[in-house]
Amino acid sequence: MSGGGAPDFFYREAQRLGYVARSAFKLLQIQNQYKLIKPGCSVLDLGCAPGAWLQVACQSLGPLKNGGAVVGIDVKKVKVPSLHCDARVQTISADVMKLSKPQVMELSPKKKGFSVILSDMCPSVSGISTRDAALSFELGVRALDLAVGRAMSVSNDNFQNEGVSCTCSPYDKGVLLSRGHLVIKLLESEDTKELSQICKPLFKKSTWLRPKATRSSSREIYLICQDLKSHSSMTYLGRLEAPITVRDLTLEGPKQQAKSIRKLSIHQTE
Ligand SMILES: C[S@@+](CC[C@H](N)C(=O)[O-])C[C@H]1O[C@@H](n2cnc3c(N)ncnc32)[C@H](O)[C@@H]1O
Repeated sequence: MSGGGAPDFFYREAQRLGYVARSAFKLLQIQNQYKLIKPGCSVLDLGCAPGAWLQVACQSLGPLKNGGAVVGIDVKKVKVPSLHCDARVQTISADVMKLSKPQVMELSPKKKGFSVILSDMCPSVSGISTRDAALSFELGVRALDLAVGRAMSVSNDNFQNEGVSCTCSPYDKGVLLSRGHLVIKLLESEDTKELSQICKPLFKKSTWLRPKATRSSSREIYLICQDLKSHSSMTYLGRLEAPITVRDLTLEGPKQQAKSIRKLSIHQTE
């Protein structure tokens, strides 16, 4: 069992129920409230170590015969937990900041994309709150960029004049399927509102949640975005030809996109 802080109710419950971390209860609450993961759907879990969300995501898919898939990515090597996970779960060791969208797309069932993307990614906390929040924001923006691709430029005005300039390919498609859902963990700061402003026009609904299992000392908060609007229903496509400006965000160029997925190590349940 991983996790800092003193053992508490959620820690003990996680041990009792066979979850590898108390964070399982955060996704359980999200799933109870929003029912994002449906039987048979495809889930991408960004920052999946040590694997508690993999367990909850796999349970939420329902019986094995219903199908579905859970793909977890983490910079740390993650062994798929034996309890609550089955052959539908696989993990990949990689830095999400360095993966290209085509590489991630390759990992989805039939290479068509994912119906749910979860990002519980968190930087190693330094204790310097502004620094930690900025790094967490960067990971959150990366999750959004992977999910929706160029559509993110709809709200790029929020970022302009503050950072570096990146030009995206007009074919820069995200890996989240239309009507799909996205969950992003952030450490609260004045920037967190910006991210929800970007998400609002892209999804039918976006709300904030601070799960009961979040420790009182933590500033973490989750942005729950439901029902990605289809590209055709978005009214801003004309603007997508313009270069976008995103603070501190490295969007991959064609060279990185061409990198082979074979470089990744894939671990599957036996
Ligand atoms: C809070 S933990 C996730 C807990 C997980 N959801 C669970 O329930 O077991 C955050 C994870 O994000 C991962 N992470 C941080 N930055 C990352 C990056 N750039 N790429 C991939 N994983 C990253 C960390 O290695 C860490 O394991």
